[in-house]
Amino acid sequence: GVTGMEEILARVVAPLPTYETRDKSPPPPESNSLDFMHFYKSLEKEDRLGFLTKLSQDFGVDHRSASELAGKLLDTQLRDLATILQVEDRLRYCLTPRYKQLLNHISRVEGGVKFLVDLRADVLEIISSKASESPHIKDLNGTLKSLLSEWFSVGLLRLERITWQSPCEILQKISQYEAVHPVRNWTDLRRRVGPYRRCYAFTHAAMPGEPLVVLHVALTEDISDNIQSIVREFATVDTEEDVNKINAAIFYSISSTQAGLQGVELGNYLIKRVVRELQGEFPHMAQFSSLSPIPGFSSWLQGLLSQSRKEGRGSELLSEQEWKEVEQATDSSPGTPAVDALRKLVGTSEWLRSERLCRVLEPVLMRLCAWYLYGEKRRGYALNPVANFHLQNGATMWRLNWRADTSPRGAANSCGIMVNYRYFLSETSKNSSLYLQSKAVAASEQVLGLVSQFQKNSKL
Ligand SMILES: CC(C)(COP(=O)(O)OP(=O)(O)O)[C@@H](O)C(=O)NCCC(N)=O
Repeated sequence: GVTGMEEILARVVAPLPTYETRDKSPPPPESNSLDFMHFYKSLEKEDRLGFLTKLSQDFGVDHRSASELAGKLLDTQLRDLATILQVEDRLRYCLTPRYKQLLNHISRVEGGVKFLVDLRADVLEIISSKASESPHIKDLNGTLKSLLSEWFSVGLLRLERITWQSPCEILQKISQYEAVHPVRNWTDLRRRVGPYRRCYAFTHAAMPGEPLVVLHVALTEDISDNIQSIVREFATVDTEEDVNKINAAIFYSISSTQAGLQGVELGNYLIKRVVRELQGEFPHMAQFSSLSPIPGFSSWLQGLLSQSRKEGRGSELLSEQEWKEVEQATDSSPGTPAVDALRKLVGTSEWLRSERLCRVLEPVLMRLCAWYLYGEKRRGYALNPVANFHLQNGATMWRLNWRADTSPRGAANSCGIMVNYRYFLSETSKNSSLYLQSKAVAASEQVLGLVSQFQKNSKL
């Protein structure tokens, strides 16, 4: 209950030592950390919000003394630098939330880091579900993120290559965590770590046996334009790799496994680290690219079509000729507006099996998809989360691929289209800062051509 919460917090969240004794006070007993972890884990999910609100509100920064010290800094009498630096250091110390010490102490007990990763996952869920708008909860998230970013910095992570010889429990986790192209069975899993494949994960000493982020790579002659050839059901099981057939590395799946490490940029670091690893193994390799899904394109398209129908502007998205072909191809009843025929069509995946429909729809869907990836924004950045991820890393939006994923999921999510985000190694850091600072999207001639076709057709 509430008293239990207040009792445990008052007991285990040691007060901040005074500035003078800050380096001389002994750490509190380890039992404080263990009791806190045990108490938190025993809480019902719905009680955690209350507990974390109390922790962040009543055991955070002492705002009064912080504002007093800040006031001193504004005092223009304060002239000599030594005094100013002294006051600044006091202010810096006083801005340390009281609970930050507890988090530091928890990180030193067995399983403490994993506990804090999961604690941040709870805090992120509270924030994203808008269960609380408390600025203190946001502050707690900031403190946790900065601690975790230090502990999970690249230098402290270990790169592990996963092979068929890896321990079963790791292979099982790789299969369980695969978020992009679900692993069907042992044969499928074996293929993903076998010849012409690489699977890498970052691990951390504080969380043994836990792959933090997993990257799947296909080693190919050219940059892949479809996923079937990588994860298709029945593949000829090669026994070894012919180096002459390996010129490109295709990142076809990446997944982070710890919700609490969101924002720590592990995926970006893993891609860069794996590129270096592969350059070491294949010095002549010069092509590095993703083969990425386009989650959300189909639903965005449905929204666009229904909105344009309502505003009677549907005709702008397709040319007269194209509408006519859609009507003929769908032999829709004479009364149905063509835009409804098109909506119904892309709502299913049958059309992918019809040569005629594919011929009619390819130019239309490809330019709509190019606009969705390149033109649609959220707060200035790419609306599509996968595009945003690779563009932040400095990749170039390089090639849209028609009929790249003909699985039901591929058809339903993105009309079967996939995209290569290509990593031109000498351009990634420039592209990344241009994207992050001025929201400029690095795109190839093919993509820009499709975008301009969209703009010509729809005068949007
Ligand atoms: C794409 C991923 C790996 C990016 O993770 P990361 O680099 O750590 O970014 P962030 O979470 O630090 O913003 C992550 O967002 C993820 O696992 N997404 C779901 C699966 C996918 N590949 O879209």
